[in-house]
Amino acid sequence: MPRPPAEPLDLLLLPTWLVPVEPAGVVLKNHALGIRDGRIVLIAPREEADQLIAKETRDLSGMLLAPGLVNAHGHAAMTLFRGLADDLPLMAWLREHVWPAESRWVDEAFIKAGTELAIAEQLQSGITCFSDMYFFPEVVSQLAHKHGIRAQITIPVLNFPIPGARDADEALRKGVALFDDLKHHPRLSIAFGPHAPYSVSDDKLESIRTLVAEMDIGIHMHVHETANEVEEALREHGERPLARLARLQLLGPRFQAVHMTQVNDDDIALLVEHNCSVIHCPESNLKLASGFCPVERLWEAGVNVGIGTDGAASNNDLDLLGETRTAALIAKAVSGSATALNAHRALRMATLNGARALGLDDHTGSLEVGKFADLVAFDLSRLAQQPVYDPVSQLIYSCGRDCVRHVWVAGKHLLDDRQLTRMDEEQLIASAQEWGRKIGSKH
Ligand SMILES: CSC[C@H]1O[C@@H](n2cnc3c(O)ncnc32)[C@H](O)[C@@H]1O
Ligand SMILES: [Zn+2]
Repeated sequence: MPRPPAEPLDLLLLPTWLVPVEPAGVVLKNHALGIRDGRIVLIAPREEADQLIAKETRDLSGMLLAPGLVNAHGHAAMTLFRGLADDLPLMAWLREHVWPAESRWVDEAFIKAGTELAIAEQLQSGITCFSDMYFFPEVVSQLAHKHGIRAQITIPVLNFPIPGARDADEALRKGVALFDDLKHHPRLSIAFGPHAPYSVSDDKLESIRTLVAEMDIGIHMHVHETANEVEEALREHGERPLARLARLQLLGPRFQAVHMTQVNDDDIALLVEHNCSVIHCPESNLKLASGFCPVERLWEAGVNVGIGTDGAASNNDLDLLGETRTAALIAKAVSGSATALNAHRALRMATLNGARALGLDDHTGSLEVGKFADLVAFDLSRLAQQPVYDPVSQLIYSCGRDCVRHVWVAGKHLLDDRQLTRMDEEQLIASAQEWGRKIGSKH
């Protein structure tokens, strides 16, 4: 039996089920999880934890305690463009609707309102860590810091002027400064976010490669999102985009390839050789009819795959649990095998694999002693979840995000019984509606 820790715990959680994700496939019944100074310090059978002193104890009967979900790809402030341009293919959506709307509306105030809305929606959806690929990363950092969530914030790079940077060189300079400001932050990390192979030239990618070698940070990029992207690259340059990135020496363990709906054997060999991660965004890929990422083939090859919602303008929500269910269902259809991406593996993709893709798996993504207490409690006691044979199956196949009851990030209780503890929900709704009126009246 472990000796009681000398100091009292800050918080002792008593869920019916505890799913650590690591080790894989384990469900612990009637166990306790103890938190001190924002970190998990104990996971033990409930009887052993009974002797411990805790400043606060929470009974989570009927609930499943899991690692917080990791939304490994998104464009947070695009919440304000939710539903603005639906039912279109990627390039028409982007060139004819989204890019014009961004050049008209995106400024610091837009980023603040849209990102706060996204942080609140993500907390309500059980997400404790998100990756953001959008504009004014310094504003996003301030907001993620203020609201207590964990985030990877990427430096946007395109070959044309963007909100917040006149050109790619200015974006890179600002990105390096932001990295210097945040390098010791316990919850925020910086990565480069070159938009896509078709929108960033070789010289800019080479600058990123040089900076990454010095800074040891991630590269997060939309890659092989559609068949058209690959066909055009072959026609114009005689090379697949991923092969071009390999030639430019951008691929490596910190490379996060978002989408990858077009994958041949050579692509898989490159992903394996360079130990890259793939971020799967099934609902955006379905809605824009972009294609299907072959997650089962990637899994068999040993490629790490995380999950992302993409932006709310192509999804149209930031519901990672729903996204995970979609991922599990289409993996079966795409591979022709009902055993593909089972519920435990799907949960791992939405937590630890996402954390690994973002280079954060030492800190978050599983319930292990020493990691930050980034947690979500799902309520399995309601009518639509009965009866419970396998709680993880129930979570993936029958729960919606309305099952999310509590969220903690680094031990801080950010969602308490479905209520945001540090954000004003009514004010967020009013602000989003005001932006909606403004944007809608000109669209
Ligand atoms: C610096 S990246 C921000 C840029 O990306 C656009 N965007 C949003 N979703 C997608 C997607 O699925 N594929 C390609 N580009 C996308 C967003 O609107 C910003 O302009
Ligand atoms: Zn995207």
